[in-house]
Formats: sequence, C-alpha cells, structure tokens
Amino acid sequence: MAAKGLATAASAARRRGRAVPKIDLFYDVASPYSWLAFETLMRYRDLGVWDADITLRPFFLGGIMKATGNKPPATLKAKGKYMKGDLARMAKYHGAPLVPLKDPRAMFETLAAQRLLNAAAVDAPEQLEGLTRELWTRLWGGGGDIASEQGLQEACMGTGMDASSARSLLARSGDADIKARLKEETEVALRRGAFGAPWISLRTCADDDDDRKPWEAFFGCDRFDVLAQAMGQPWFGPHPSLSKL
Ligand SMILES: N[C@@H](CCC(=O)N[C@@H](CS)C(=O)NCC(=O)O)C(=O)O
Repeated sequence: MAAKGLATAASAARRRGRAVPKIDLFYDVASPYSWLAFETLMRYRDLGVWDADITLRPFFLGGIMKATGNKPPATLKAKGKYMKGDLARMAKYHGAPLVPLKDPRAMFETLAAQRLLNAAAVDAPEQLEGLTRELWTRLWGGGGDIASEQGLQEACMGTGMDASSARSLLARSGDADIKARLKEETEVALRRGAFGAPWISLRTCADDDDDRKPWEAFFGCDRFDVLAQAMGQPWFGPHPSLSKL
C-alpha cells in the first residue's frame, strides 16, 4: 500500500473515534540517534502514515546520565568503537547526512542549545521543529558549532528568524523559568524511566487525564517497529514515502 493510501487509513481510524496515541519524543541534540528518530517521526506525521499526537520535548541528556549513573556510550572503549560503525550504517539506512564530529567534546556542550529549544517551546512553538533540525544539521551535519552564542544565533536565523528575534530568543533562554523548564522536562523523562536518548514515550489510552495508565517506553531510533505494533499502526522503515509496498 502506498503511503498516501495509509494517510487515508489513519484519518479514517481517527474518524471512527479510536483513541489517538500520544508520542513524546525526549531528545538532546547531542544525540545523533535522536536526530534519526526525530526525522522518522516527522516523516510519519507529515505523510499521515501514523495517526498520533507527537510532542517534541527537548531535555538534557547530561542530566539523565548523571541522575541514573549511566555514561555516554563512547566512554566505554568497545561501545565507542561499535557506535562509530553503527552510526555510519544507521545514517546510510536512514539516508541522513550525519558526519562524524571533528571534536567529540562538542557532544557534551549542548546545555545552551537545549535551553534555547525550551525557550522556543514556550515562546515560539512554531519554530521548535525547525530550530531542532537546524541545531542537528550544524552539530551532526557538519554545519557549525552550537556551543557559542554566534553558533546559536546562526541556528536561529537558519530557521528564517530575523536577527533581532534570534537575539531575543537567545536572551530568553537564559531566564530562570526556561532553565527550570529544561530541568523539569529532564525530570519527567527520568520519571518515565529514561537512561538515554532518544527516549520515546507512548500512551494509547482514550482518557488523556488517566495518569494511572503508565507511559510505555522505547529507547532508540531502532524501536519504531515495536512502537508501531503497540499503536496498531503500520511500519514501513524510516522512509515510508519510498516504500514499494
Ligand atoms: N540502539 C539505539 C542507541 C541509542 C544510543 O546509543 N543513544 C545514546 C545517545 S546518542 C545513549 O543515550 N546511550 C545510553 C546507553 O546506551 O545506555 C538507537 O539505535 O537509537
């Protein structure tokens, strides 16, 4: 079945009154696997293949690692070696323009970027998706730094923001409520069991306010097949539009 036909199937399900699943994507632009997950989710949403309400939730991976006692995979020599090869083949599989970092330390300097994304979530939610993509394209696509003020300003302007709006959003990202929001988002993810990124939460119950029903957790950009099954919706790989099914 072509992806366009699936879009019709998905909206038909919505019309029949079936509960629309909620998906929360917790991510940090430090994480290249989260970029792959993000683009896949956006594609499934844009093509209407999945009937789901998707929320982008930038959190702080450093905080997750610290709170859980986990460590970035590359700090273990064997994992680092595996990850290098795995990332290259995952990038190929996803058709993603991922390039190895010139300086791996850049991965640990995303606090300002994550605060910026939280500022966007509050003050300019329509920019959140584009800004997220810009930051990844810079850090993991070889487009430039995201640790300096200049780099963050350029990322904002890459979404089409003018210089003055970019400066305001950057200034806003230093405010106490934005810092607190990033902390709270990280804590929500921790309460939902997070130990890494991407952390994807799924809820399929009809009653949005039913907090007794736990969120189901998926770690990684390689769990979409089982996530789709949990939603009762189809999975056609990372590029549903290229599907020959
Ligand atoms: N198999 C996962 C790997 C994801 C992954 O390694 N994420 C890193 C950040 S880029 C992480 O948080 N790792 C924590 C861990 O492996 O415990 C995928 O394909 O997405």
